[in-house]
Amino acid sequence: MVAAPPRGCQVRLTVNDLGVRRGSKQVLRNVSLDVPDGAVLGVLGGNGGGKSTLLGALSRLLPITGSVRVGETELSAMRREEVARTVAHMAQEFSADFEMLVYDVVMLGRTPHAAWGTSDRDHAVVMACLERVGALGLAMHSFADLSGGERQRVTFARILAQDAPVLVLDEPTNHLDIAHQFELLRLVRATGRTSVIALHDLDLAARSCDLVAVLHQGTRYAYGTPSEVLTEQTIRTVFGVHATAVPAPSGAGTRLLLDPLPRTDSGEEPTPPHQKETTA
Ligand SMILES: Nc1ncnc2c1ncn2[C@@H]1O[C@H](COP(=O)(O)OP(=O)(O)OP(=O)(O)O)[C@@H](O)[C@H]1O
Repeated sequence: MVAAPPRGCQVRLTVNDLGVRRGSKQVLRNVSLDVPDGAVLGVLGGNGGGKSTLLGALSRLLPITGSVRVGETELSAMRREEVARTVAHMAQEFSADFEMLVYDVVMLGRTPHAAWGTSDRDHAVVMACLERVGALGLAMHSFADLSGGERQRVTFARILAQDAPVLVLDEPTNHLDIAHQFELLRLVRATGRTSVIALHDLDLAARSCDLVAVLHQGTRYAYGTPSEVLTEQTIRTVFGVHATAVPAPSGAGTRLLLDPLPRTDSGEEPTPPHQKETTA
């Protein structure tokens, strides 16, 4: 039996030469990443760039070629429950087409730890996680009746309740107002867990992540610190917009100002680069 890393500890995430095929399409190839203990990695890229696919591969939700290691352990060598105790995966949308109390939704996060029924500790963890995301008052509400942003925060509480050393979050700031976006990313960092987060907001990624990986045409186009990666050239090539880095008003770091590219001489709109997708 392969031992999963102890719960709550920080671990290094290593991805080597990852490839993922979905249907007839090779969605990702040759992706390598090295996320140190406790680092926050932002995954960026245009629509269809492969962000959700990468996150699914890191959570063993999709078949892969290459390897994903958590600490010294190959993810493919773990038993299913060990994967769930090691990697907490927050999908882009959590279906609300059923009646369930918020408390019970968060309790689902305890499933990988459950022996028989739920314990006092499970209850304490659920309440603490709801409190951390500012949703304690929603505990006895129906999940289906919540707003999109409230659902997102409750879903994040479920991920925290899973108590896994690696967090894999697919656009967790969807539906959140700007204050809650900052707060959620602050909470992620406060967990001290090794985290991989798909984001669309380049400036938020630059502010909140230690490392960023940019996916483009099925490969890792750029990887490094935000200031190394989020250059004017990369942003133009991958996202088809113009970026200007300006000093932050606080004096700490820079902010990205984004503008559409000017029309071409012929008056045509520039084609967003992800619509020129060539991956076969
Ligand atoms: N189940 C599937 N079967 C076949 N192809 C798929 C499947 N799911 C996704 N794809 C394709 O894989 C590619 C990458 O999709 P993915 O959802 O990973 O991109 P993304 O970067 O998360 O996109 P977005 O920013 O729009 O959420 C797309 O071309 C998509 O059409």
